[in-house]
Amino acid sequence: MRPFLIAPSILSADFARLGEDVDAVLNAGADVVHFDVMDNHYVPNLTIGPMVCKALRDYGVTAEIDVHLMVKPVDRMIVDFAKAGASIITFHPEATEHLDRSLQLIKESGCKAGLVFNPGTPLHCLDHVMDKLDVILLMSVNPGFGGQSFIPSTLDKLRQVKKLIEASGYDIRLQVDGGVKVDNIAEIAAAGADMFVAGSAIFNKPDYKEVIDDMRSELAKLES
Ligand SMILES: O=C(CO)[C@H](O)[C@H](O)COP(=O)(O)O
Repeated sequence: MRPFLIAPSILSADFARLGEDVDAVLNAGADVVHFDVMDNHYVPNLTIGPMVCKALRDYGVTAEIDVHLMVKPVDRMIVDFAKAGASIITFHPEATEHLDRSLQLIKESGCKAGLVFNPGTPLHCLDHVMDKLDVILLMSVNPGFGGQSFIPSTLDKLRQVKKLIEASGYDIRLQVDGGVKVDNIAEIAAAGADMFVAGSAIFNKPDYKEVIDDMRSELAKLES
Protein backbone atom coordinates (compact mmCIF):
# COMPACT_ATOMS: atom_id res chain seq x y z
CA MET A 1 0.00 0.00 0.00
CA ARG A 2 1.44 3.42 -0.97
CA PRO A 3 1.68 6.12 1.74
CA PHE A 4 -1.41 8.27 2.13
CA LEU A 5 -0.91 11.96 1.36
CA ILE A 6 -2.82 14.81 3.00
CA ALA A 7 -3.08 17.92 0.86
CA PRO A 8 -4.72 20.91 2.57
CA SER A 9 -6.60 23.14 0.14
CA ILE A 10 -5.44 26.71 0.63
CA LEU A 11 -8.83 27.87 -0.64
CA SER A 12 -9.77 27.87 3.06
CA ALA A 13 -6.49 29.39 4.29
CA ASP A 14 -6.09 32.96 5.48
CA PHE A 15 -5.20 34.82 2.25
CA ALA A 16 -4.11 37.88 4.23
CA ARG A 17 -1.23 35.86 5.69
CA LEU A 18 -0.94 33.03 3.19
CA GLY A 19 2.77 32.24 3.54
CA GLU A 20 2.54 31.88 7.31
CA ASP A 21 -0.64 29.81 7.07
CA VAL A 22 0.94 27.44 4.50
CA ASP A 23 4.02 27.10 6.72
CA ALA A 24 1.76 26.37 9.69
CA VAL A 25 -0.13 23.61 7.92
CA LEU A 26 3.08 22.01 6.62
CA ASN A 27 4.63 22.17 10.09
CA ALA A 28 1.44 20.51 11.35
CA GLY A 29 2.22 17.48 9.18
CA ALA A 30 0.61 18.14 5.79
CA ASP A 31 2.36 16.50 2.82
CA VAL A 32 1.39 18.65 -0.15
CA VAL A 33 -0.06 22.15 -0.70
CA HIS A 34 -3.26 22.00 -2.77
CA PHE A 35 -3.65 25.24 -4.77
CA ASP A 36 -7.12 25.92 -6.19
CA VAL A 37 -7.23 28.14 -9.28
CA MET A 38 -10.67 29.45 -10.28
CA ASP A 39 -11.41 31.80 -13.17
CA ASN A 40 -15.08 32.85 -12.77
CA HIS A 41 -15.67 31.19 -16.16
CA TYR A 42 -15.14 27.46 -15.83
CA VAL A 43 -16.37 27.76 -12.20
CA PRO A 44 -18.38 30.55 -10.58
CA ASN A 45 -15.60 31.85 -8.32
CA LEU A 46 -12.31 33.69 -8.69
CA THR A 47 -9.17 32.89 -6.72
CA ILE A 48 -5.44 33.07 -7.21
CA GLY A 49 -2.96 32.74 -10.06
CA PRO A 50 0.69 31.97 -10.86
CA MET A 51 2.02 35.09 -9.11
CA VAL A 52 0.76 33.75 -5.80
CA CYS A 53 2.34 30.35 -6.48
CA LYS A 54 5.67 32.08 -7.19
CA ALA A 55 5.25 34.19 -4.05
CA LEU A 56 4.89 31.02 -1.97
CA ARG A 57 8.09 29.62 -3.52
CA ASP A 58 9.90 32.93 -2.90
CA TYR A 59 8.63 32.87 0.67
CA GLY A 60 10.41 29.53 1.12
CA VAL A 61 7.77 26.85 0.60
CA THR A 62 9.60 23.73 -0.63
CA ALA A 63 6.77 21.18 -0.36
CA GLU A 64 5.05 19.99 -3.53
CA ILE A 65 2.48 22.49 -4.79
CA ASP A 66 -0.45 20.71 -6.39
CA VAL A 67 -2.18 23.16 -8.74
CA HIS A 68 -5.81 22.31 -9.52
CA LEU A 69 -6.81 24.35 -12.55
CA MET A 70 -10.52 25.17 -12.61
CA VAL A 71 -10.02 27.39 -15.64
CA LYS A 72 -10.90 27.27 -19.32
CA PRO A 73 -8.85 27.25 -21.51
CA VAL A 74 -5.95 25.61 -19.67
CA ASP A 75 -2.78 25.67 -21.80
CA ARG A 76 -1.58 29.22 -21.03
CA MET A 77 -2.05 28.62 -17.30
CA ILE A 78 -0.12 25.32 -17.50
CA VAL A 79 2.96 27.10 -18.80
CA ASP A 80 2.63 30.00 -16.34
CA PHE A 81 2.16 27.74 -13.30
CA ALA A 82 5.07 25.51 -14.29
CA LYS A 83 7.28 28.61 -14.43
CA ALA A 84 5.85 29.76 -11.09
CA GLY A 85 6.97 26.59 -9.28
CA ALA A 86 4.05 24.17 -9.51
CA SER A 87 4.94 20.52 -8.87
CA ILE A 88 1.68 18.89 -10.00
CA ILE A 89 -0.83 20.40 -12.43
CA THR A 90 -4.31 18.96 -12.86
CA PHE A 91 -7.13 20.16 -15.11
CA HIS A 92 -10.63 19.16 -16.19
CA PRO A 93 -10.93 17.32 -19.55
CA GLU A 94 -13.85 19.50 -20.67
CA ALA A 95 -11.68 22.62 -20.24
CA THR A 96 -9.38 21.82 -23.17
CA GLU A 97 -9.97 21.07 -26.85
CA HIS A 98 -6.85 18.86 -26.95
CA LEU A 99 -6.58 16.61 -23.95
CA ASP A 100 -3.43 14.76 -24.98
CA ARG A 101 -1.67 17.99 -25.98
CA SER A 102 -2.44 19.67 -22.65
CA LEU A 103 -1.16 16.64 -20.73
CA GLN A 104 2.01 16.60 -22.82
CA LEU A 105 2.46 20.31 -22.15
CA ILE A 106 2.44 19.64 -18.40
CA LYS A 107 5.01 16.88 -18.77
CA GLU A 108 7.25 18.96 -21.05
CA SER A 109 7.07 21.72 -18.43
CA GLY A 110 8.58 19.33 -15.89
CA CYS A 111 5.49 18.84 -13.72
CA LYS A 112 3.42 15.82 -12.77
CA ALA A 113 0.13 15.71 -14.68
CA GLY A 114 -3.41 14.88 -13.69
CA LEU A 115 -7.01 14.89 -14.86
CA VAL A 116 -9.94 15.99 -12.72
CA PHE A 117 -13.48 14.62 -12.93
CA ASN A 118 -16.49 16.47 -11.55
CA PRO A 119 -19.15 14.37 -9.81
CA GLY A 120 -21.25 14.16 -13.00
CA THR A 121 -18.39 13.80 -15.49
CA PRO A 122 -17.98 10.32 -17.01
CA LEU A 123 -14.59 8.63 -17.02
CA HIS A 124 -14.18 7.74 -20.69
CA CYS A 125 -11.62 10.52 -21.21
CA LEU A 126 -9.18 8.29 -19.35
CA ASP A 127 -9.26 5.67 -22.10
CA HIS A 128 -6.26 6.78 -24.14
CA VAL A 129 -4.16 8.84 -21.74
CA MET A 130 -3.43 6.65 -18.71
CA ASP A 131 0.26 6.52 -19.67
CA LYS A 132 0.52 10.30 -19.26
CA LEU A 133 -1.09 10.55 -15.82
CA ASP A 134 0.50 10.84 -12.40
CA VAL A 135 -2.76 11.75 -10.65
CA ILE A 136 -6.47 11.23 -11.16
CA LEU A 137 -8.57 13.59 -9.06
CA LEU A 138 -12.21 12.81 -8.38
CA MET A 139 -14.18 15.82 -7.20
CA SER A 140 -16.57 14.82 -4.45
CA VAL A 141 -18.33 18.20 -4.64
CA ASN A 142 -19.14 20.40 -7.61
CA PRO A 143 -16.11 22.67 -7.93
CA GLY A 144 -16.09 26.34 -7.02
CA PHE A 145 -16.41 26.56 -3.27
CA GLY A 146 -15.03 25.07 -0.09
CA GLY A 147 -17.17 23.84 2.77
CA GLN A 148 -19.60 21.67 0.77
CA SER A 149 -20.75 18.17 1.73
CA PHE A 150 -19.11 15.05 0.31
CA ILE A 151 -21.26 13.51 -2.47
CA PRO A 152 -21.62 9.80 -1.52
CA SER A 153 -21.72 8.46 -5.10
CA THR A 154 -18.02 9.41 -5.30
CA LEU A 155 -17.25 6.23 -3.34
CA ASP A 156 -18.42 4.00 -6.22
CA LYS A 157 -16.56 6.17 -8.71
CA LEU A 158 -13.39 5.84 -6.62
CA ARG A 159 -13.72 2.04 -6.63
CA GLN A 160 -14.16 2.14 -10.42
CA VAL A 161 -11.09 4.33 -10.98
CA LYS A 162 -9.00 2.28 -8.56
CA LYS A 163 -9.71 -0.80 -10.70
CA LEU A 164 -8.78 1.11 -13.87
CA ILE A 165 -5.48 2.22 -12.31
CA GLU A 166 -4.67 -1.31 -11.16
CA ALA A 167 -5.52 -2.74 -14.58
CA SER A 168 -3.34 -0.13 -16.31
CA GLY A 169 -0.23 -1.05 -14.34
CA TYR A 170 0.76 2.65 -14.16
CA ASP A 171 1.81 4.41 -10.98
CA ILE A 172 -1.08 6.88 -10.65
CA ARG A 173 -2.25 8.55 -7.45
CA LEU A 174 -5.99 8.62 -6.79
CA GLN A 175 -6.92 11.94 -5.25
CA VAL A 176 -10.25 13.05 -3.81
CA ASP A 177 -11.37 16.63 -3.17
CA GLY A 178 -14.43 18.04 -1.47
CA GLY A 179 -16.04 17.47 1.89
CA VAL A 180 -13.18 15.30 3.19
CA LYS A 181 -13.25 15.24 7.03
CA VAL A 182 -11.88 13.21 9.91
CA ASP A 183 -15.13 11.24 10.11
CA ASN A 184 -15.26 10.13 6.45
CA ILE A 185 -11.58 9.87 5.44
CA ALA A 186 -11.29 6.16 6.33
CA GLU A 187 -14.32 5.25 4.21
CA ILE A 188 -12.92 7.29 1.31
CA ALA A 189 -9.54 5.58 1.63
CA ALA A 190 -11.20 2.17 1.75
CA ALA A 191 -12.83 3.00 -1.60
CA GLY A 192 -9.37 3.52 -3.12
CA ALA A 193 -8.22 7.11 -2.59
CA ASP A 194 -4.62 7.65 -1.47
CA MET A 195 -4.37 11.46 -1.62
CA PHE A 196 -6.83 13.60 0.32
CA VAL A 197 -7.56 17.26 -0.30
CA ALA A 198 -9.18 18.92 2.69
CA GLY A 199 -9.80 22.64 3.06
CA SER A 200 -12.38 23.68 5.61
CA ALA A 201 -11.85 20.57 7.76
CA ILE A 202 -8.30 21.73 8.46
CA PHE A 203 -8.16 25.51 8.08
CA ASN A 204 -11.41 26.18 9.93
CA LYS A 205 -10.01 24.52 13.06
CA PRO A 206 -7.63 26.31 15.45
CA ASP A 207 -5.21 23.37 15.73
CA TYR A 208 -4.18 22.07 12.28
CA LYS A 209 -1.94 19.39 13.79
CA GLU A 210 -4.78 17.92 15.80
CA VAL A 211 -6.95 17.54 12.66
CA ILE A 212 -4.13 16.10 10.53
CA ASP A 213 -3.14 13.69 13.32
CA ASP A 214 -6.78 12.62 13.65
CA MET A 215 -6.97 12.05 9.88
CA ARG A 216 -3.79 9.95 10.01
CA SER A 217 -5.16 7.91 12.93
CA GLU A 218 -8.28 7.15 10.90
CA LEU A 219 -6.13 6.16 7.90
CA ALA A 220 -3.89 3.99 10.09
CA LYS A 221 -6.93 1.81 10.88
CA LEU A 222 -6.84 0.67 7.25
CA GLU A 223 -3.16 -0.16 7.37
CA SER A 224 -3.44 -2.37 10.47
O1 LIG B 1 -11.57 22.40 -5.23
C1 LIG B 1 -12.22 22.79 -4.31
C2 LIG B 1 -13.51 23.43 -4.56
O2 LIG B 1 -13.71 23.52 -5.91
C3 LIG B 1 -11.70 22.66 -2.90
O3 LIG B 1 -10.40 22.12 -2.93
C4 LIG B 1 -12.53 21.74 -2.08
O4 LIG B 1 -13.86 22.01 -2.10
C5 LIG B 1 -11.96 21.64 -0.67
O5 LIG B 1 -12.72 22.27 0.24
P1 LIG B 1 -13.46 21.51 1.43
O6 LIG B 1 -12.49 20.52 1.98
O7 LIG B 1 -13.79 22.63 2.36
O8 LIG B 1 -14.66 20.82 0.83
